[in-house]
Amino acid sequence: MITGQGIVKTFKQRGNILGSREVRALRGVDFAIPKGGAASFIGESGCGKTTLGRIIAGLESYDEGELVIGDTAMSELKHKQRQPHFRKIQLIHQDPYSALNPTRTIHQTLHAPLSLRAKQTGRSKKWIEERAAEVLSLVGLDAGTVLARYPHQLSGGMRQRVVIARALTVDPEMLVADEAVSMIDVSLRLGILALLKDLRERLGVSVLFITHDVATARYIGGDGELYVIYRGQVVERGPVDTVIADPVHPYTQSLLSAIPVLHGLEQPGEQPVVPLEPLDQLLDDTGCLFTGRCPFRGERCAGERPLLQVTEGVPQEHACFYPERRSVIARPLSEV
Ligand SMILES: Nc1ncnc2c1ncn2[C@@H]1O[C@H](COP(=O)(O)OP(=O)(O)OP(=O)(O)O)[C@@H](O)[C@H]1O
Repeated sequence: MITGQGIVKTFKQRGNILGSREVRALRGVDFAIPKGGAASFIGESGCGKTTLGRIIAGLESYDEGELVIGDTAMSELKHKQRQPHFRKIQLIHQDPYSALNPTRTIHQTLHAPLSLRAKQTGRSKKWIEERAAEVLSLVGLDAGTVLARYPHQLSGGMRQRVVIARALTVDPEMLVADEAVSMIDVSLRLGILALLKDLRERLGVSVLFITHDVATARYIGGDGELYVIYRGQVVERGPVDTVIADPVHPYTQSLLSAIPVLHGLEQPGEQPVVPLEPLDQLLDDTGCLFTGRCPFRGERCAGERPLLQVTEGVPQEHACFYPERRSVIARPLSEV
């Protein structure tokens, strides 16, 4: 089990002559990903989901809160002591080409982590070769065909499979897939998603799926939880199908109905459809973070920040003073 409690992260961005500015990437995020389970973080670009994934994988620090891996709170450990814990969590990011060293063959790419592991566990050279073939077979690649090749000699889909195979060399407990198919040819995407699903089932590895596409989140982690993130805050959280079938937060409804407009929602009165403008983290920080874009805002929204909570009659957690089920008509992919 990996849990986060109240994770806060602020970046200082170099600004203009007026000085630097602070970007609140995460504003106190809680999450729990069970062993062998799945969770998906969704939200539009800039909402903080990649930052959260990098924190979970140990690649980014956080300012406040606690990250607990298994039974161990990371704040109690020194930097070096955290490494074995973070090794259990492997990040698969969107660009497999930049993740692989172009001057190394696939054999060399897999050999490096495997020989380290062999050294630590007193295993033989033969084991390294066998294990390399084994991890490649787990991701659907034939060792005889790919080991001698360089990354540029493989398709995008094959490269992403090699990245996943390399992650498997350390026997991870969790894979963090950050938009893992977005840079891969459309025809090869389903194969990678099916592979991640298969690894969950065969190896019991848990998968954290970071995406802006709810359909892929549902495909891999349909039995897990969906976290909808808006400007660094989780605004809705619950079982994937519950949130998709009956979203109660207007932001989730807009995400599901089709980015970038609230499409398919019945608008009250003459209120115009609200386009989702690019996120600006410097927008007014008082009250509900979605107020400025919300067609359903009420009296309390501008002055008070709703926290994630459960209210009567709503099965999922939400951060809205006026949660209401609204039927969302998702646009077919062909129209997006
Ligand atoms: N290293 C950094 N330095 C400064 N600001 C950063 C850094 N990393 C992220 N940010 C800012 O933090 C906010 C959250 O970014 P993050 O990449 O986590 O969002 P995201 O939802 O994953 O977006 P995307 O889907 O585009 O990757 C953004 O405003 C981003 O500009």
